[in-house]
Amino acid sequence: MPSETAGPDSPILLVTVGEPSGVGPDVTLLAFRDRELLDLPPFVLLADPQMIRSRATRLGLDVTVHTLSSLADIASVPAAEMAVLPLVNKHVDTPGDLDPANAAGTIEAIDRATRLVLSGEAAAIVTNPIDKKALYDAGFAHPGHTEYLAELCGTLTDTSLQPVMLLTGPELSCVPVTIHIPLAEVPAALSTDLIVSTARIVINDLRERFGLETPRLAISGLNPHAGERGAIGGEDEAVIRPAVAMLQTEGFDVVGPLPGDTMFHPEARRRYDVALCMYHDQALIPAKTLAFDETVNVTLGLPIIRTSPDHGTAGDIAGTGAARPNSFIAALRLAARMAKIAGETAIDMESSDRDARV
Ligand SMILES: NC(=O)C1=CN([C@@H]2O[C@H](COP(=O)(O)OP(=O)(O)OC[C@H]3O[C@@H](n4cnc5c(N)ncnc54)[C@H](O)[C@@H]3O)[C@@H](O)[C@H]2O)C=CC1
Ligand SMILES: NCC(=O)COP(=O)(O)O
Repeated sequence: MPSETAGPDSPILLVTVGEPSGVGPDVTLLAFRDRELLDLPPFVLLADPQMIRSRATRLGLDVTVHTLSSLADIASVPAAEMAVLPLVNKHVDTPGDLDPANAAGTIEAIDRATRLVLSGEAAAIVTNPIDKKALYDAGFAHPGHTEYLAELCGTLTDTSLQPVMLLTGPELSCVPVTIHIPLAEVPAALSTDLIVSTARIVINDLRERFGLETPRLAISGLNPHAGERGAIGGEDEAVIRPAVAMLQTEGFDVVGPLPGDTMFHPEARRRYDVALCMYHDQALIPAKTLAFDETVNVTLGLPIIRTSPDHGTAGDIAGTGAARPNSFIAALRLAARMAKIAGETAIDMESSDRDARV
């Protein structure tokens, strides 16, 4: 049954509320309303239940919020009700108006969801968008979820993690090698090692998390025409080409550096699975232009599964009913699919362990 609650046998997907003055609550409520029609996987929202009730009323949505006392109570939630794991920090419902008091709850939701997935109590996180500047002003010392999740997971597992941002949609999947840094800092931040380590993480996670055995990567140049053989900027030959060569030597299906302006047309896109781009907008402009409503942001390189809609907080339309939940729904579905693949891999490993012991 599509509307089943997440019981002990189905992987629990956690959704973080994101910036409460943005569209996170709206798209979550809209997805919940349409869950049966769309056959969506069940999920638990980490949010202030009162704020979610208020947003539902504002949007005219007939959604009953069920406040959980702990995640273990999920099996007792009636299928018609939306399970919300309450935050310690309260949120006010002021769509479109940032309130600094909301920052603590927004961070709390991400933090608690991460810990619940790491501990094995839940299978994956779908994060709603945060207003980055609002969190910076509250002392959040990370550029975005991507970097924060890597640091948190790294601290909790005592490992050093390189997070990789993947934008994946029906038309294009791409990765920015440098993420949330000013454009002027990109050339100095790029290195052959960074490109190689990013590509290795992408290839590994495409295999392990997406079940794609032989991923094909296209690596972009940095400068116009990929540097025109050194005449328009030196990074393409000095930094990117050696990375491509190193990855090819390792046996990976990698091409590049390709000129950024000609690697995204339909015929070019058929030649690779993921485009590795040198900076944020080189990757995200084509991804959002081709499929703003269906593209999903996934963090690779983590010990947990994290997906997110590709859009931001959209404060201009929050609470109005204009937000489309499509990218959130795609993120929810992808998280469920990745959790299923992870579950199957775990079962495989358990059986091979058993075989080895026999
Ligand atoms: N994963 C995350 O936490 C992300 C957070 N952001 C944050 O979001 C804030 C706003 O960023 P913007 O650049 O303005 O991008 P945005 O995606 O919030 O909005 C851009 C335009 O798209 C529209 N839009 C966005 N989502 C929509 C939806 N679901 N349905 C219909 N229309 C939608 C908005 O109304 C706006 O006109 C920033 O603070 C940024 O840091 C941005 C991207 C991702
Ligand atoms: N533009 C993409 C974006 O900002 C996503 O950031 P993150 O919060 O997922 O790290």
